[in-house]
Amino acid sequence: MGAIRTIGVIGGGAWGTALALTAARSGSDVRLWARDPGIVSDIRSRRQNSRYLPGITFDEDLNATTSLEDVAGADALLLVTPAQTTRAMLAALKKTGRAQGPVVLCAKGIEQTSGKLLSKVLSEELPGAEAAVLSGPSFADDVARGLPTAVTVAASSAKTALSLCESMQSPCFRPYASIDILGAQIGGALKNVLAIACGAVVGRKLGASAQAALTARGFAELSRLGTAMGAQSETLTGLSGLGDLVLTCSSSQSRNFSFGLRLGEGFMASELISAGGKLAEGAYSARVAVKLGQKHDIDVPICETVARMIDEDLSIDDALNTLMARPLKPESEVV
Ligand SMILES: NC(=O)C1=CN([C@@H]2O[C@H](COP(=O)(O)OP(=O)(O)OC[C@H]3O[C@@H](n4cnc5c(N)ncnc54)[C@H](OP(=O)(O)O)[C@@H]3O)[C@@H](O)[C@H]2O)C=CC1
Ligand SMILES: O=C(CO)COP(=O)(O)O
Repeated sequence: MGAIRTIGVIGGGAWGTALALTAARSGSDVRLWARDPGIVSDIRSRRQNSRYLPGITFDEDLNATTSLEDVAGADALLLVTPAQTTRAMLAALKKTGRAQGPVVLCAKGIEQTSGKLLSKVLSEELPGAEAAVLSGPSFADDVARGLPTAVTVAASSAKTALSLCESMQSPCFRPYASIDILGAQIGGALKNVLAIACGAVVGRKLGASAQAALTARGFAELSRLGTAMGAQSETLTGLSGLGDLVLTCSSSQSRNFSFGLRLGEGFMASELISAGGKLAEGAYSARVAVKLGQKHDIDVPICETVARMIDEDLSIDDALNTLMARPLKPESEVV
């Protein structure tokens, strides 16, 4: 893989726009695809994405388009639409016949219908395309504003990971290269589920001690399942695992945490979901995480409880009782 000069970003939401800005700041030639002509025109004429990044005017002139053909032939593609749209977007990309470079998966989720990681979906829809993953503690708003951020960029080969890092890095954005695409995906998907649990604890005003306990026990779940699925422990304790878990479990800037906050305040998941609102990927990943736990014989009680809050409208008080009533057990396998 040679130097990456052109980057195509697919997805005109908060994260797609923030990553397009990041690549532009790095000096890469960027094209941003959004399906909504209104967003494209907002970006081109006002240097804003006022729907998804309100209040931010960009210094950079982004080349936005509604034509997938215009972005598909770039040296590398960042796929930044919600996880459940990945397969359809890849099929649309394939149709252009132009995709050639690595595809960087930036969504944090697992395909709900199949339980497959997005790299597997990529290998099925665009066989031959090199998979990469960008993940880590990084709110789109912070990144778009140029606040300092560090992420993991994993690819199947170290060479590709390093080339991608070079094409994205800037004084305010520091990517770390990795070859663990599995671990980077698992951390990003599971932390969203665990953040819903933490938000619920805060919404119910259960205290900072409970929030810290849940974050630590959540990390134990993420580590156990991640390890069983083949992730490297350094990835799980790194930016895309523990780093993102800590961020998302502690900030109401997170949409997953905020979704949980509302559950803790007494709203039912079915009410929140039918009202629409901001994307909370964890709501789609919770049940899938439980199924993966069963498949790998790993206990994931917090994910299970979040899945029940979402699928069965289990209340926060019943959720808490379920978790606290579990039989005592050693904190780790070494006891
Ligand atoms: N926001 C953040 O801070 C971060 C987000 N991520 C991850 O990035 C992914 C995207 O999140 P984010 O950008 O924030 O989400 P947003 O809700 O801000 O934007 C979603 C974007 O995807 C588009 N979209 C939705 N459905 C489809 C579809 N079927 N086909 C094509 N485009 C579609 C939307 O288009 P339209 O407006 O037309 O509906 C919109 O442009 C998520 O997996 C998230 O977890 C990762 C790190 C940080
Ligand atoms: O992944 C994120 C930060 O790293 C964004 O989290 P939310 O999707 O919960 O807003």
